[in-house]
Amino acid sequence: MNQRLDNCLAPAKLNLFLHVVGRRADGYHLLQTVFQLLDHGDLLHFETRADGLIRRVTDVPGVPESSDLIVRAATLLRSAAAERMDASRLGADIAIDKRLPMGGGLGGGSSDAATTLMALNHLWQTGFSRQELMALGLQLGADVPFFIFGRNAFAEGVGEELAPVDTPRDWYVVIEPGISVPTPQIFCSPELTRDSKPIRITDFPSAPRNSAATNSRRFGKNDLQEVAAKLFPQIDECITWLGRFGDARMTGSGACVFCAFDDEQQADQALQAVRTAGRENWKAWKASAIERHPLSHLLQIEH
Ligand SMILES: C[C@](O)(CO)[C@H](O)COP(=O)(O)OP(=O)(O)OC[C@H]1O[C@@H](n2ccc(N)nc2=O)[C@H](O)[C@@H]1O
Ligand SMILES: Nc1ncnc2c1ncn2[C@@H]1O[C@H](COP(=O)(O)OP(=O)(O)OP(=O)(O)O)[C@@H](O)[C@H]1O
Repeated sequence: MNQRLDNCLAPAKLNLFLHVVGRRADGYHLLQTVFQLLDHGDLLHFETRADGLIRRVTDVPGVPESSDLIVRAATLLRSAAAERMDASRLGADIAIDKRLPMGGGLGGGSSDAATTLMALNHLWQTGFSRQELMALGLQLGADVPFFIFGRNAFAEGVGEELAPVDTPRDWYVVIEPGISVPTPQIFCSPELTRDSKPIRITDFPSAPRNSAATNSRRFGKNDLQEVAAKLFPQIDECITWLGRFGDARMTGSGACVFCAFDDEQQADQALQAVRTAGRENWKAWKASAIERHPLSHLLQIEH
């Protein structure tokens, strides 16, 4: 019988800071960042099929079905499983409520891929461990292993070396400036800072709320922000605007900009102000920090 798993969240992430500390021989950049999970994201719905077909049953404008990271993740999982079992009949219909913008720096595509790997590993009973799924996920994108890791993390390498980190239970207001930033364009800029001084994980003020929360908000910077804001003045405008409420920053390679708040009420006030700012292209929302990925329990093997 077909099995279902509905309303699976593919949460957004924020990069609370992002330092570029070097470059690999293959051109990829070495980063240091803290990834923060949010309680807002895409929603995915899975139903298994016994005929070996993997289908995305929702249209996603701009992303053909075969190149969608959801379909690529499902196909990759089945290929890996085929080395251990007869996987030829493993199939699924996957529907998605796409809420995260593409090229937003919120990791939407990567999170969709991670949710797909975790949900189908469970439904298909393919039995991969968290570590194995993270290794598979890395083939799809640099941020995928983080979402499977399932906890807020200090990340190094290209984002695949992960260590758990405590972060404040802040609320965030996020502005989508209405543009999509191509990640490679930011990384290939000659003006990009590539030699930030490496930090140690213990340098990050990972403290519970009300103690070092303010410090952790102001810790480090996003090295990609200067380049992105120069190429896309809309980002600069959001940072200046949201900056009246605190230390507003860009996430990932942009375009989204965020600011942290102590509680939901303060976030609501800022959100109200953004919505009455009269910027037609902006879309703003609030979200709460979460500690764990909501699908983390589907994986048996813990860190
Ligand atoms: C900047 C971050 O958002 C931080 O979370 C991510 O590392 C970006 O991850 P992503 O969007 O999944 O990016 P990928 O699809 O892996 O890479 C897109 C392109 O960006 C450049 N790239 C990406 C990540 C990285 N550490 N160094 C790079 O130089 C490469 O040219 C790569 O071809
Ligand atoms: N399911 C998917 N959702 C979003 N984008 C997808 C998906 N599948 C493939 N893509 C492609 O991946 C590109 C990057 O989308 P994504 O939402 O991951 O960007 P992002 O938020 O900038 O990510 P990051 O923070 O990792 O840089 C899109 O422009 C799109 O072409």
